[in-house]
Amino acid sequence: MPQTPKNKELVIATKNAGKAREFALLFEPFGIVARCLNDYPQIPDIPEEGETFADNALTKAKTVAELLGVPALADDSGLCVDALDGRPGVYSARYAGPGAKDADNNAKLLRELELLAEAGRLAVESAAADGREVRLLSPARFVCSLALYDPHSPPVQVEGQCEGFVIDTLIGENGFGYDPLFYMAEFGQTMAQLPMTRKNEISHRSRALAKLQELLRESEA
Ligand SMILES: O=c1nc[nH]c2c1ncn2[C@H]1C[C@H](O)[C@@H](COP(=O)(O)OP(=O)(O)OP(=O)(O)O)O1
Ligand SMILES: [Mg+2]
Repeated sequence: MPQTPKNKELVIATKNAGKAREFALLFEPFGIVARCLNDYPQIPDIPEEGETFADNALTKAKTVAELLGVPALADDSGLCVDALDGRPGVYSARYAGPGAKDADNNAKLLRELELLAEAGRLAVESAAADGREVRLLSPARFVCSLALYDPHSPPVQVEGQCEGFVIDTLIGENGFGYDPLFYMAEFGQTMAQLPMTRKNEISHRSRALAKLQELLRESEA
């Protein structure tokens, strides 16, 4: 990872506390302290108007790196649901409207999928989440695009994904965002049931970060 102002700190261009916690843990083994935008109140809200996760990640990283004059890493991520033709996708954070909270977005996602289920448009199967029966409403994937912007080098961009299903009920207390509705058959659990250490082994975010580290290693070799 590149050296940042206070050597061994990296600015993460995010205001999302859930992402910030995951990055802090992911960078800890490297002795890198991940600083998020809550540490830089002078940075204004950055509009996310791109058509792709990659566009938005680059905009966030570039804006913050140029304002602070140091490298910045940005994450643009979301949930792409097959039965909804990939929605909410880049609109995941504001699916239920501007300023939507995680609970609002989860409620809207359930509403949309239940409407399709009632219309007989979903092939719904059942599964067990820690012994509870749940309905698998649609295959879905989490996508995370990372952009590392160093004012003195070309940007580096990578993407990671994590496959699962949206289920019909919220389960689990960990994580953030859509985690309580995201079920992974291989674990028989939702993302919100996994401790953060476990989520960080399999998530779209950790997979993207592993790719970024690989690219940086190759470019240094
Ligand atoms: O691991 C995840 N587990 C559950 N939900 C997730 C995850 N990763 C992204 N998501 C959802 C949350 C939010 O609805 C949207 C991200 O939107 P996104 O614009 O990238 O982040 P944000 O606005 O919350 O913070 P910021 O832009 O300051 O980084 O996707
Ligand atoms: Mg955002």
